[in-house]
Amino acid sequence: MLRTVRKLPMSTLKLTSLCSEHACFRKTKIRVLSLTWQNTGQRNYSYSPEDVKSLRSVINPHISRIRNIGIMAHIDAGKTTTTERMLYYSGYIRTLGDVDDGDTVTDFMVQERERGITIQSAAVTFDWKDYRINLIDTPGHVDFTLEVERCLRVLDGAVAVFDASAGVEAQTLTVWRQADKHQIPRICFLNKMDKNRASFTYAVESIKQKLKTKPLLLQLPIGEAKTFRGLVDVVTKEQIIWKPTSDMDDGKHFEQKPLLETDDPNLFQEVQDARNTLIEQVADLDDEFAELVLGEYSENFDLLPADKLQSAIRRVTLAQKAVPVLCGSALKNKGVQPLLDAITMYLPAPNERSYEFLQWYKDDLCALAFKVLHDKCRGPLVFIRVYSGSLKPQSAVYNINKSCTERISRLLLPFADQQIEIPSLMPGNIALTVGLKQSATGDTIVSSKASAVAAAQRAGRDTGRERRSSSDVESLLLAGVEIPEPVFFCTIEPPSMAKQQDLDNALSCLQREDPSLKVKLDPDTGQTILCGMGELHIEIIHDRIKREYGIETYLGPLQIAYRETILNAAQATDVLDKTVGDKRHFVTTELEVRPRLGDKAMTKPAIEYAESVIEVLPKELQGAIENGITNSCIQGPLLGFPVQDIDVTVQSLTMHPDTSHTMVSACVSRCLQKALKKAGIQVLEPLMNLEITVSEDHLSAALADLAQRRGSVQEIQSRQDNRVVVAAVPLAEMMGYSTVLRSLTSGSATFTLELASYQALNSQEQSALLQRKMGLV
Ligand SMILES: Nc1nc2c(ncn2[C@@H]2O[C@H](COP(=O)(O)OP(=O)(O)OP(=O)(O)O)[C@@H](O)[C@H]2O)c(=O)[nH]1
Repeated sequence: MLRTVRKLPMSTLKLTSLCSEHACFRKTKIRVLSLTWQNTGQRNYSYSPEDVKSLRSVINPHISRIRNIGIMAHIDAGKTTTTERMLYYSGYIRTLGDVDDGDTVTDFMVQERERGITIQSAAVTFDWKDYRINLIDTPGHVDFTLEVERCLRVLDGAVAVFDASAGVEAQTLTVWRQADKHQIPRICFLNKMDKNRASFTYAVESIKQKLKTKPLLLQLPIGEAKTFRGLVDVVTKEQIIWKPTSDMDDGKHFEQKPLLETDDPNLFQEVQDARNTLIEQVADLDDEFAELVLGEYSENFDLLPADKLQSAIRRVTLAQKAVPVLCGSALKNKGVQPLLDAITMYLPAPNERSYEFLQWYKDDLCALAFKVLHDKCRGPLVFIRVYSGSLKPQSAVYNINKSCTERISRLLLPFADQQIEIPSLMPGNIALTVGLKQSATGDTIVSSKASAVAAAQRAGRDTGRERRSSSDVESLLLAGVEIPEPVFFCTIEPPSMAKQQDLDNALSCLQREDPSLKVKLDPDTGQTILCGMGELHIEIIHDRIKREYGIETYLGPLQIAYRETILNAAQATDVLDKTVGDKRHFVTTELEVRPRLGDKAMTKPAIEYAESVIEVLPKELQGAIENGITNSCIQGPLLGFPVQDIDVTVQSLTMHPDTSHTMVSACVSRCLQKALKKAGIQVLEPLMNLEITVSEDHLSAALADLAQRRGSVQEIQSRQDNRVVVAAVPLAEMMGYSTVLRSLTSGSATFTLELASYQALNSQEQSALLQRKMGLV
C-alpha cells in the first residue's frame, strides 16, 4: 500500500486477434479467440494458434489430474511474482513478466499494473507435467478481502505465500481464517528467501504461533538472504541448486542430486534430523503411516521409501491436520518448480473434496458463477466452476439466486491470451461462459428449475424437514459469500444529466463483478451513492468508470458509514387511512422495539408477533409487515444510517379488507420510525483494527500520531528488526492515513486496516456529528 507507485506499463497496445481458426477435436470444433480485455501489454505466449493440437488433450482432463488452487497472502508477499514464474516454467508464457515493470499476466487491469497490486482475482489455466492447474491469483489488500473469499469458495486447495523476512502478517491471518472456514487444504511457500532479513526459522515459528497449525518442513534452504542458492528436499534428501547459465538466469535450469555427507556435513545432519522429525510428525497424525513406520522401518527411518512418506503427507494435508512448508525466491527464480510439484502431489483433486450438496444433485448439473468480466464485444463473460453434471454450449440453465432461466451460448477455456471454445465442461473444471446476462458473482447455476426443486426436496428429506417450497430452494444450495456492510460511502455524479443512464449501466456492470460494491439512491437528494469497503476500493471504482466506461464522474467527499441503535425499549402506534380511487386503505398497528444484546452486530431486526396477532394474521401479510420493518431499519431516524441490534414485536395490527399490502408496509414502517425515536437513538461508529509495521526509528512518531487519532494501542510486537503496532482506532480518524504515515516514516511503514466492530459515540461526539451533518459547523 505504501509502496512507491510502480512504473507504468510501456505499452497500451491491444493484443491483436491471434486466430479464429477452426480445429477439430473429436469431431468437435475448437476455436481459438483472443482475449480482448487484456489490452494493456504485449506478452509473449508459448501457445501459438498452430499449437491448438497440443491443447486437445487438455480440454477435459481426468478429474484426478485437475488442481483448482488459489494463491493467497498478505499484500506484497509475492503472489503475482510466484504465479508469473509458474506460468513461465509451465510453458504458458515465453518471457518473464515483472510486477515492478507492470507486465505480469495475472495483474492485467491498468490499475493493477500502475499500482503494482492485485485488485481482481485472475484465473489462469495451465498444465504442469500431467496435471491441469486452474490457478487463481487473489488480491492481498484488505479492501478486496471479499474477492479472496469468493475465490476460496471454488478452490480445492491453496498456496499461502509468505515474505520469509516478515512471517505471518495481518492479512495472512484473515485469509487463513477464510480458508479454515471453507476447509481448504493448504501449502505454505516461504518466499523472498533472498531478502536481507529472510529467516526460515523465524517464518516457520511465526506460522506455528500465529496460525496455530502444524508446519511440515518438506524443504530446508541452502543459504539464506544473499547466500540463498537452493534447497534440500527433506523427503528425498536431494539437493536442488539453481545455477545461472551463461545466457539467462531464468531459473529453468537447476541441478538435482542426492545430498551427501561429504557435500556439507552440517547440512547433511540437519536434513537427517528434519526428516526424522517429519516422519514422527506424520506418524502422529496418520495411523496407517504410523503402523508402517513402527513395523517395517522402526529400526531405520532411512530405509523408508520417499513415496510412502509422500502419500502420508498427502493424507494429512488433505485432512487439514498439518501444512507442508516449502521455500524459495520467486523473484530470483528459485523454488517455484518444486512448489508446482508439491501442488500436484499434496493438494486435492476436485473429487477428493467432499461437498454436502453434491448428494442432492446426484448427476445433475450444479455449478457456481464465481467471477464476472465485461467484454465490450461479447457482453458479460462468467467464470463457472462445475461441481456435478456437465455443461454444454447452446444450453439453457437455471440460476437459483436470480430465479431465472438463461442460455449459455459458448464455453471457453482461458488459456494464455487465447480462449479455446470447448464442447463441454465436466465436473471439477473451470471455464468461461458467454451468453449469461443475469448471472452475477456468487450465483448457483443448475440445469433447470425442476432440478433445483428436486435437489431441495432431497435435501429437505435428508435433513428431516418437511417438504420444502420452491422459495426455500436458494437457502439450501451453494451458499454465497457473506458480504460485509461497506464502511465508506460517497456521492457520485455524472458530468451531465445526459450521462446518468450510462453511469447507471456502468455501475450495474461493476456490481455484477463485485458484490461488495453497493449503489443506492439518496431519497432526499436523489443523488447516487457509492458504498465500498475502503478508500482504495472506491478510488479504483471511480478510476474504472473513467477508463473502462469513458465517464468522467465527480465523487463527493468520502464519508463514514455510521450506524444507529436504540438505548431503551419503547412502543408506538400508527394509523393509516387513505382513499385511492374508490378504495379505502385503513390500517392500525402497534409496535414495540427493544435493544438486542448480543456479540454480533445485526442490521436485520429480529421480528416477533404477539399471540393475538399471530392467531389472526394471514400468512401473506407477514411479508408486507416484515418488509415495512426491514425497510424502516435501513434509514435510522436520527441521521439516516442503518439501524442495528433491535428486536421488534408486532403487538397489534388491524386493517380494512380492501387495504393493499403496500399500505400495510407503509404504516408499519412509519410506526417503527416513531418507536425508534421514542426509544432514544445512539450513533455507532466503525472501529477498526489497525496493524502498523514500522522500524524502531519511526515507532515513536507513529505512536504519537496514533494518540491524536483516538487510537488505543493493544500490543507492540517485534518482527525481526521491525515493530508491529496493533491498535484499535475509529475509522473517522483514518482518512488519508496512508499519506500521513508515509511522510512520518519516510515511506518505510506499512499498515492494514480492517473493520473490528461498531462502538458508541459519546454524547459530545454524537452532537458534534449531528451538527456537522446538519451543516451547522
Ligand atoms: N526480494 C524479493 N522480492 C520479491 C520476491 N517476490 C516478489 N518480490 C517483490 O515484492 C513486491 C510484491 O510482489 P507481488 O508479486 O506483486 O506481490 P503480491 O503478493 O502479488 O502483491 P499484491 O497483489 O499487491 O497483494 C514486488 O516488488 C516484487 O518484485 C522475492 O522472492 N524476493
